[in-house]
Amino acid sequence: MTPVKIGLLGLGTVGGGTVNVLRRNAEEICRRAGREIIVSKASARDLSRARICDTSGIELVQDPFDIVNDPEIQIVVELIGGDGIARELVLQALENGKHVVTANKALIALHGNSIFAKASEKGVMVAFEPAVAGGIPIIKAVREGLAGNRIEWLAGIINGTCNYILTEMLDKRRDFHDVLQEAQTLGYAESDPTFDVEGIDAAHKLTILASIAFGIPLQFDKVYIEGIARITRIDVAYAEELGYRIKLLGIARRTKEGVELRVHPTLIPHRRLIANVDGVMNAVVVKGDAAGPTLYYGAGAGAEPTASSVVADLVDVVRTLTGDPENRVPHLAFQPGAISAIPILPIDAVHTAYYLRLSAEDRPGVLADVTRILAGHNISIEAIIQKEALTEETFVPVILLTQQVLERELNAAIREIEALDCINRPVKRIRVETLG
Ligand SMILES: NC(=O)c1ccc[n+]([C@@H]2O[C@H](COP(=O)([O-])OP(=O)(O)OC[C@H]3O[C@@H](n4cnc5c(N)ncnc54)[C@H](O)[C@@H]3O)[C@@H](O)[C@H]2O)c1
Ligand SMILES: N[C@@H](CCO)C(=O)O
Ligand code: NA
Repeated sequence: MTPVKIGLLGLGTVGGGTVNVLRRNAEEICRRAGREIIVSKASARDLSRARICDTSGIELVQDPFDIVNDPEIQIVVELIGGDGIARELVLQALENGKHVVTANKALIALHGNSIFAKASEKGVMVAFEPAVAGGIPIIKAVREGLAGNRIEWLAGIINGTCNYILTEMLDKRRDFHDVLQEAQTLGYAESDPTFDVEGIDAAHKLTILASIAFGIPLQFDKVYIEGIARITRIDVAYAEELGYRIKLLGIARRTKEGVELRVHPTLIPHRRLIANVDGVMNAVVVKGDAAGPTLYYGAGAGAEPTASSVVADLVDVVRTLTGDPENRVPHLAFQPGAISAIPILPIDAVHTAYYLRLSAEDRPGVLADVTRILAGHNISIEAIIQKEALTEETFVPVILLTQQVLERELNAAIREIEALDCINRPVKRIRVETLG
């Protein structure tokens, strides 16, 4: 099948990340989409600026209208930002019958209604998964996964820059402005970072989430917005003392009187999972009447996490170009002819860490015997606890945490340990996963 040609408007943080992900995972993406996706053109204001991606094979242009007016380009990916030229470009791309993928939450929040109307008129798609919560597939989760629910409320940390600032202020007692500058260097912040710290970016995203959750029009101007610029390290410390953490939350809640739409700093009890979502990470809790509360967590900003959502939308669009309409999404996500028989490993081929509990005779040299056996199988020890013998006991519990090791090796070591005279019970083993 001929590749699908796409054009990127903007080749900055997200644009560069998108090129990298499309290239690195080209084969896997093709097996899912059913067609190869190639970036044939990309625009940037300053073509001499250093990029985070290799642009070989991509025609670089300064005028983004070159791309939206190029008849070869089937999908336009808008990664410029703002609601100025980006809006003109998106509307022109739609007018030209092209599908659009955009990460631009400001554009969708402020002009989504007219953009979607144009897309419907032209029979093309506008996909915007990267616009909300970066790499978290929250749009698909709310729009599709929770389609059977009456959604009661949703609340989330949906601005990575603010979360990064609040985390650094709390954990490292750092100054607000230093951390904001770092977030800009890391490519998290908007081109105008007041959009982040004043809560405007989070409000753009909340506007979109509320529309797809409650079936209401996009109405950014109705959102209550309060940012974090007035949060001091003193507030952060006092909140901690009270058992709370301060987070910038976006909250959309359906009530008998109407819908609450608000973005503001919020004290959240430490015991709540979302209070422990730190750094640039985002998290959204959605409460549906059938599913109850469901939590979505992941990187809310950054080149490749956001690019992950850009590419997910591209695969969605390409599937409509090629897939049999009744079978838009292959049952097992990959095209039927593209399922690969990657071998499933037996449990003894697994690499993990272990908790081991031994019952060992309380006499000198026992630990040396055990550690010698483990060392003989290249098993490093992370930690050891040796309990004192109770009065009449001659065998005591010895607890070990190992580092990562092949289960087959550990099995051999356990057999040798259990054969020692100083061990009087089978070794208890529990696998350890840090899930980092
Ligand atoms: N950075 C992130 O982590 C992230 C995450 C989610 C969504 N987004 C959104 O993605 C979009 C792009 O963000 P980014 O971080 O990649 O921005 P960026 O500043 O790194 O890149 C913007 C690109 O657009 C080009 N550009 C800017 N203004 C232009 C103009 N007037 N005409 C032509 N080209 C222009 C720039 O040259 C650059 O190549 C924004 O809408 C942003 O809100 C960013
Ligand atoms: N500036 C945004 C980028 C991701 O939308 C943030 O910090 O969350
Ligand atoms: Na997303």
